Amino acid sequence: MLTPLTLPSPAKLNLFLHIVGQRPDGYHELQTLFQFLDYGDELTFTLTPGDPGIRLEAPIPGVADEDNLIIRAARLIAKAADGPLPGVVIRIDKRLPMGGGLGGGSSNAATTLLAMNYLWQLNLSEDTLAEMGLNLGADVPVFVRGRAAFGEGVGEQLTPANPPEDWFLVLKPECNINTGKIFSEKGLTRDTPKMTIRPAFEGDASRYRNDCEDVVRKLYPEVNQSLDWLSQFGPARLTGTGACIFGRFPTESATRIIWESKPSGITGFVAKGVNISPLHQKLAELT
Ligand SMILES: C[C@@](CO)(OP(=O)(O)O)[C@H](O)COP(=O)(O)OP(=O)(O)OC[C@H]1O[C@@H](n2ccc(N)nc2=O)[C@H](O)[C@@H]1O
Ligand SMILES: Nc1ncnc2c1ncn2[C@@H]1O[C@H](COP(=O)(O)OP(=O)(O)O)[C@@H](O)[C@H]1O
Repeated sequence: MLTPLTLPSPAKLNLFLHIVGQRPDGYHELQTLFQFLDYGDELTFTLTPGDPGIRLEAPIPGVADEDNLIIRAARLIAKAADGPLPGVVIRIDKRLPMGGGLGGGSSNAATTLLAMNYLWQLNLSEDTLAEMGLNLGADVPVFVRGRAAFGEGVGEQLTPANPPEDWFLVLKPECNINTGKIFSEKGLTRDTPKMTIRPAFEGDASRYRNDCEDVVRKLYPEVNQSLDWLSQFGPARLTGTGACIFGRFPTESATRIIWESKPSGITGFVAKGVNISPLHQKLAELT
């Protein structure tokens, strides 16, 4: 067995998320600002030269291995190889809540694409990997590229951005939200005017918001209550289609004081916003 490679698989936040239209195929056109957090899952890849399979050390409860974005990503990139490849065993240390709007599954897929490109020495370009990733999910390309970005289209048209690297308190209300359900809600705002100037950050809460928030607040009282609680300390917002919400603060100590006072029973974490993905920071140390 070869030396295992452990890589981060960070979370993303949608600092704002506007729905600016709908495509003929029903998919919603977005304008969003992505930033990474220095917090996430960790994946460990071990090549198994004697065994050609792609396997998980242990499944994620509730996700069949066939559907797991890690397995799907490894199989997809393996198709780009000319000849036989050594197998791989992948261990997942999951910290990100699933279906939380933090992009955990998409991030796992991107980490797998970059890890296997490196370990299998496939030398595929970032553009090729981002294109491959888009077949797995709309959020995969931003994780492949690893730079905070203004996203358009379904989030795959990316322009690098530089929002302030503040501290975030992220809370996970006790509910799971299905992205498809939110996008199919009748009451969803789908006609926010398209911005023509790309905003570098999302300071003004009256101009930038998450268009899913009203619908999610109505359907999920847990999210509504958590947003009301966090709003006492400053602007609080939903990420993606939820269920996670976040507040931003200038220092770690201020963030931790608010974290300590959170209502009992609610989970979450404190993390720093970063404009270069921790995955890319780690990969840069390897090469
Ligand atoms: C909303 C965002 C924002 O970053 O994040 P999450 O809340 O999932 O983290 C993403 O655009 C999530 O994109 P993606 O990860 O591809 O969504 P999926 O769960 O595959 O989408 C489930 C379903 O939602 C609908 N959908 C999704 C994305 C989109 N732009 N328009 C849509 O209408 C489609 O019906 C799709 O079949
Ligand atoms: N490796 C994975 N990690 C998390 N979720 C996965 C993974 N593979 C497939 N999924 C599926 O993707 C869904 C969305 O998960 P996730 O990306 O964590 O949330 P979100 O898109 O809300 O940010 C999960 O409910 C799960 O069924």
